[in-house]
Amino acid sequence: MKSLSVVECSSNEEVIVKEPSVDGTSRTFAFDRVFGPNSRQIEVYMSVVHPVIKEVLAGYNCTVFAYGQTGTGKTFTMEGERSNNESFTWSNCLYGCGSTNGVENEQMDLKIHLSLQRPRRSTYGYFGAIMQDPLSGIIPRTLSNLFDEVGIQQVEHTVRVIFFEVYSEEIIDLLSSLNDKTKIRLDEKSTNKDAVVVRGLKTETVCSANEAYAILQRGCLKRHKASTLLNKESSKSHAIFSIVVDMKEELLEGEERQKTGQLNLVDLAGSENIGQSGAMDKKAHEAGGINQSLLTIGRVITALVERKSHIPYRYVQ
Ligand SMILES: Nc1ncnc2c1ncn2[C@@H]1O[C@H](COP(=O)(O)OP(=O)(O)OP(=O)(O)O)[C@@H](O)[C@H]1O
Repeated sequence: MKSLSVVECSSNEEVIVKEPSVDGTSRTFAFDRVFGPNSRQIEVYMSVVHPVIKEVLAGYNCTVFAYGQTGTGKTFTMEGERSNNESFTWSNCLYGCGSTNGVENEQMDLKIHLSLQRPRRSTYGYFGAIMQDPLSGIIPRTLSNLFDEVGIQQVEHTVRVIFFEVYSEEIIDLLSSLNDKTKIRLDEKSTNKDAVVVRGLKTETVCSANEAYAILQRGCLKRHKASTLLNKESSKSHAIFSIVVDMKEELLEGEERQKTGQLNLVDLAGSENIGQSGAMDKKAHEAGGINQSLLTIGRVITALVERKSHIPYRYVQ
């Protein structure tokens, strides 16, 4: 069926939405950055997340969310996929290297050089196979970039990862052993004015991007997913992959300072029009819960941005 596109990305910062039913009517929305339908994973990564790595290594806590309607590509953007092309098989690609600066990296998706030498050092580090696979999403790219960056800066560091999901109001540790869906409840003590702390999650210390990626994949297998009319593998939970970097900084005169940066990479469940997704009974109830929690997170973000004295972390049903 031929469908009409009602959305036009008129620039990098503007989207025009046309109303096909009303002749000539259109509305323009402004954004910090717009990625059109032909945008590639690497463009999204370089523009949105690459600048954040610097902040994390300076000891800040940062969060990147994927938020949107079901089937619009949140999981594709955050996790990405793996190319079938053998050139991108990571085990073959451990020594893969490509062009070495931001501009040239735009070309890297298309042109891959495999070499048995170690990747070349560059402005942004050693872009390995993870960066070169055009389908790699934000999380693998972040891991690759982060390990490159600590290597270049020669910072003494420890990297830990945590991976959990929020499904039907429960927190499930995705890193506990495969068949054991460890449920963790948030208690009053876990919430303070500035942050919600989830206690008792398994933390894995990782020494390389590949090791961390294997953990990501293991956790993804445990995520709650279901097939709907709009997405055959629709995520039914909000997933949070956190990377914690402990660093030791050498100061002048032999002094040392510890600092910790954290990056939370969040793939939210999609909002769903129950009529369109075909959800019924338990699935309809589940979709209602997801919509409610997305509404709540929107309210929390608005309250934080407006610096309200009360942040509605807890909603009353
Ligand atoms: N930019 C893209 N290029 C190619 N395929 C894409 C792209 N974005 C999404 N897809 C494909 O569209 C389908 C739905 O994407 P995805 O599962 O990422 O959506 P989602 O927003 O996470 O959905 P949900 O909220 O239901 O979990 C997947 O098969 C994915 O491979």
